[in-house]
Amino acid sequence: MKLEDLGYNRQFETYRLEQGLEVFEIGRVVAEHKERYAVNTLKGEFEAEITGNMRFTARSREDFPAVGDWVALTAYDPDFAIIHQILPRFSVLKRPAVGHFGEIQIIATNIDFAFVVQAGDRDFNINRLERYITICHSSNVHPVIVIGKTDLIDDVKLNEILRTIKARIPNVPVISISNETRRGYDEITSIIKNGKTYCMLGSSGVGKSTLVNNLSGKTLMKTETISESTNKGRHMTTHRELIILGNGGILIDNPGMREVGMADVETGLETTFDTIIRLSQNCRFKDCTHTCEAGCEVIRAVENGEIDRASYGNYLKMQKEKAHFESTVAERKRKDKMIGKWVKNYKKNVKKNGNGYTD
Ligand SMILES: Nc1nc2c(ncn2[C@@H]2O[C@H](COP(=O)(O)OP(=O)(O)OP(=O)(O)O)[C@@H](O)[C@H]2O)c(=O)[nH]1
Ligand SMILES: [Zn+2]
Repeated sequence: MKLEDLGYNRQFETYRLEQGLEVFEIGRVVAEHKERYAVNTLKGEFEAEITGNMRFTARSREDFPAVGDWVALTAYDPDFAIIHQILPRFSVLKRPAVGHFGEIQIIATNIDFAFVVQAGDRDFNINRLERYITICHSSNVHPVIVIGKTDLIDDVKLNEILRTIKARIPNVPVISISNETRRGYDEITSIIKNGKTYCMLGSSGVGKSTLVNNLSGKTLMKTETISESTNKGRHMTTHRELIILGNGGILIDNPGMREVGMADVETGLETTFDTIIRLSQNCRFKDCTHTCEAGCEVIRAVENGEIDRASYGNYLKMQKEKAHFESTVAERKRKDKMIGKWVKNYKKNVKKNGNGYTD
């Protein structure tokens, strides 16, 4: 294996030489879990932490490594290393951190292309598509639109979709595919190149996993657990989030990816549905959901045709998505906290009784 197979390129190498980083190992972060990183290097995979100095001087989340990063590190044990520096990223996929106002969460870095997948059936939504494309452009990731499940629609419907896209998003390549008939697979594979990094964006159920599995042609690393090292009390169990596709492309797939679409739901909704937002300020109730309330200005506007009924429906749907997303995040946080408590109790009991049980 060469570092280039993991996505290393001339820019990174130039930087490494300019900065005199020759004494370090170079590797790519393939997974992250609570400030522990799995890093792939020419010498194999290391579990790594950042230097105290890096942590001390970090001003924001962006100063910590993320999946996709190239880092300079020093190996200590056969499987443990310290990260000294993050090489400059050429692209960063991020979203506002939920519950931490003004903070951002990095989902992945150094991605060349994003396949933005929408199914041609019910899922197709030009506003949402536009939102994903905007995210790609602002992250410096090249988008490729993929219209999936074309086996479920006829050519008339497909052509209508393609026309809609051409009118609204004219400069992004579009590929129509089906995971059933494998239509469009040639086109997809011709875009995937050795040493380039890809990700899949799109709603749940549009066929992203099926596509990735078919492209890789084998069981993916995603489902594999990174070996746990328990020496010196270190312990890391996580899933690799960076996988090598059948034809040498690199795919980053992590839970954060699934949340990218929700990234700027608030601002997205505000720009797309500014009329609704503006009118809603005059609703009788402050917490009006604009679905059934008396004195709702939005419902009034839908009824008198001031607001398009379909766009109103889309607005409600996205609000629901957003509420669902927020409740999932809250639930996850609650669970993390609970597990944290258990671990703490367990440790306390170990100290007291020599075992983890409460007496
Ligand atoms: N008819 C048809 N069904 C498909 C196609 N691709 C995927 N499916 C089905 O759609 C469902 C969802 O597919 P997934 O690949 O799991 O979708 P996903 O986008 O990865 O969904 P998440 O994992 O939730 O993000 C599965 O039941 C697939 O069998 C397709 O091209 N045509
Ligand atoms: Zn209202």
